[in-house]
Amino acid sequence: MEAQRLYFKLSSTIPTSQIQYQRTPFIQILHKASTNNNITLKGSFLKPHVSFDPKVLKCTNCLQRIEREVAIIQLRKKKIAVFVSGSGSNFRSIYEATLEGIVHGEVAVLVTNKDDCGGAKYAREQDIPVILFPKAKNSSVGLSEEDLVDALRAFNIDFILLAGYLKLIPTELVRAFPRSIFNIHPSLLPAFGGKGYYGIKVHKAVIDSGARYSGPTIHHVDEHYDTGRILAQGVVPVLANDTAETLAARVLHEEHKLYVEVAAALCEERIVWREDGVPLIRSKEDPDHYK
Ligand SMILES: Nc1nc2c(c(=O)[nH]1)N[C@@H](CN(C=O)c1ccc(C(=O)N[C@@H](CCC(=O)O)C(=O)O)cc1)CN2
Ligand SMILES: NCC(=O)N[C@@H]1O[C@H](COP(=O)([O-])[O-])[C@@H](O)[C@H]1O
Repeated sequence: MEAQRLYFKLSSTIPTSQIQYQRTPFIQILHKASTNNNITLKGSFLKPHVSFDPKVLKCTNCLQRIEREVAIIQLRKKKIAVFVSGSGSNFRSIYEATLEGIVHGEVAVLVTNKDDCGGAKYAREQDIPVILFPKAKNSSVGLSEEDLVDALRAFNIDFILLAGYLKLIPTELVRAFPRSIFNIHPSLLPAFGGKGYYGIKVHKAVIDSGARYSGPTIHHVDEHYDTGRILAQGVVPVLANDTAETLAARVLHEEHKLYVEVAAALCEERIVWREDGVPLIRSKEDPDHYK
């Protein structure tokens, strides 16, 4: 019988001791991590050889979950370019999520306008290629717009994620990667966005305004600063005794979670564009639910 190969990934909710399978030469564990006597398995099993204790798989929609996981594993891993100008904590969150398999993609290249910034240093430590764009003033080092597009094509980039990048993305790049460039901004756009609104300046403006809520916005990147359609937002309270620094830290924590969620959705092809041009995230758990 031509056995049907079943590829799947089991989440770590099933204690190791309760998974029984016959050891056969056909079982190839692609990835195994055991923590606290639980196990996360990515593996290819020959269906007839795998038998689970029916009492263990109590998950009512287990098959649907495995089918969704199988579908993700069978997708080609997406290639991501991240653009930074500063410490790169969002970049690190996304990169670490790719290593953990939370984001089904890889950070193929880092682009920065500041060769010595924290994000560039971290990228070099991880052997991620670093591109300087745009060229520094009065310097021949760095790429032109045309060369940058060519370089990103050469890396087979699927998505470009701006994460604290402080230069205007040129129209040539926006048009070369339609519906593929996204940015995270540390306020609830359209409030407190646009030219001059970046970094701690955003949080100072939020506090000065008396706003009671703030939070990160991830939006599509068009030719202008912060005017692209909104894809996702998070909300945090602005406290009466907040400083720009305390608010920045609270928003940044929310940014890290939100950008990983968006990167995962992008790499799983769960972004859907509404007729009016607004991008939506299709729920992983319920494909009929969008947000
Ligand atoms: N085409 C686009 N490019 C960029 C966008 C965008 O939405 N469309 N987002 C920015 C990120 N950003 C806000 O999220 C932002 C970054 C920088 C500025 C700004 O005023 N920059 C200063 C220069 C700052 C410096 O060089 O230190 C300026 O242009 O005068 C506003 C918003 C990334 N690119
Ligand atoms: N308008 C753009 C802007 O202000 N972006 C903000 O720069 C910070 C970069 O932090 P990171 O380098 O640690 O990711 C983030 O808070 C991001 O929202």
